Amino acid sequence: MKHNELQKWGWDEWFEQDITCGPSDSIARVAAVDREQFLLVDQTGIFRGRVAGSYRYRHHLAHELPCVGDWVYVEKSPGEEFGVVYSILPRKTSLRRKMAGNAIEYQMIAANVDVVFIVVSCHFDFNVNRQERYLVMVQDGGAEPCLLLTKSDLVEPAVLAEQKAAIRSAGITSPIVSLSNVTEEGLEELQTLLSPGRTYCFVGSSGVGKSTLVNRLIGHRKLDTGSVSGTGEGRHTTVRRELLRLAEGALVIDNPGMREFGIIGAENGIAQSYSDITALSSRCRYRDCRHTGEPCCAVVEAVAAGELSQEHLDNYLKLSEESSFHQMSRAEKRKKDRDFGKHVKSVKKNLRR
Ligand SMILES: Nc1nc2c(ncn2[C@@H]2O[C@H](COP(=O)(O)OP(=O)(O)OP(=O)(O)O)[C@@H](O)[C@H]2O)c(=O)[nH]1
Ligand SMILES: [Zn+2]
Repeated sequence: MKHNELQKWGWDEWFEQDITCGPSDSIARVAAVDREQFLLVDQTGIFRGRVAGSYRYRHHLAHELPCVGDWVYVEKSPGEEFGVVYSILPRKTSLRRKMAGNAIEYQMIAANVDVVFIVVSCHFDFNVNRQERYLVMVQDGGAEPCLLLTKSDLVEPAVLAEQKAAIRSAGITSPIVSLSNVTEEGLEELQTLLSPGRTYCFVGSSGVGKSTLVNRLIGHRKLDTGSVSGTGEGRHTTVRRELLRLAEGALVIDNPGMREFGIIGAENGIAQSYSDITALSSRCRYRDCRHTGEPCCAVVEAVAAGELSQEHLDNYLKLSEESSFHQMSRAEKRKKDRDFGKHVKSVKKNLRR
């Protein structure tokens, strides 16, 4: 692997295979974004950056701009305060939301997250439908989901066991860890899931205990540790760093977007969370059967025979309705990904004299 020195910030073979730059190009990871300004990290440390004007000129969609977790090509002249970002490396995974009323644009919440912890409280927040929605979004972006049931100190063990059973009977197969920030039960188990050089984040509704958990993982350091102050473009700003490195080497992305992570179109994710239904549909009479009353529908028959829960099917139908709405944008995106390599080359040729 060529960029070993970046491994501590999450670099791996996957990024290596897409590399289109020469040995003199420098690569950094985005640690935070604040409007026009970026915090970047590489083997030399943390520094500020901004996107090259020519890149902005060519990229108008929100998700085409770098977000926290992205790997970027950057040029930094000696003695310069700012690095100039002139392109983004392909994303391994995306955590993103549809923009309201916009078919082709996404709001990126984070890029290149390996594992997303879906945090739900087993006390007030427990709701399997909502968990399924989160799962679909996470899997659609390519990351691995893991469910965290927090505040286990507030319910009886029997209730907790029932909740876990409810998750499994909804067909959810992701790992589940229950934990309490009060009794510390389950925290060790969570620690064992965190590997050095892998990137993690925590999503979930307000009040489920995400901040408490993240603060604990980073060892009670204040969350703004590592921010860099300085004067840029005539403004004096402090940017809070969102990509953090734990003592054991695991990387955690923590930003306000994790709280707003709602539902978006997600065909791939649906296929994974509802693999039982997708498997059955191959036996429906019509290839494009929507399982809403068509004749000889294997899915509806399975529900009638008690082999599939009606609730699970209802959730599936609700989600696929929402996401078929966004199909066009996914096709668009796939094409974009294919063109990306060619594109990087041409952009760079134009940029460098
Ligand atoms: N009983 C109990 N309370 C907890 C636990 N974890 C967190 N809390 C409490 O729950 C409340 C919300 O916790 P936060 O960590 O702020 O939750 P959050 O998910 O970050 O919420 P937002 O910042 O609004 O997104 C706080 O009063 C915490 O002290 C737990 O394991 N058990
Ligand atoms: Zn069918």
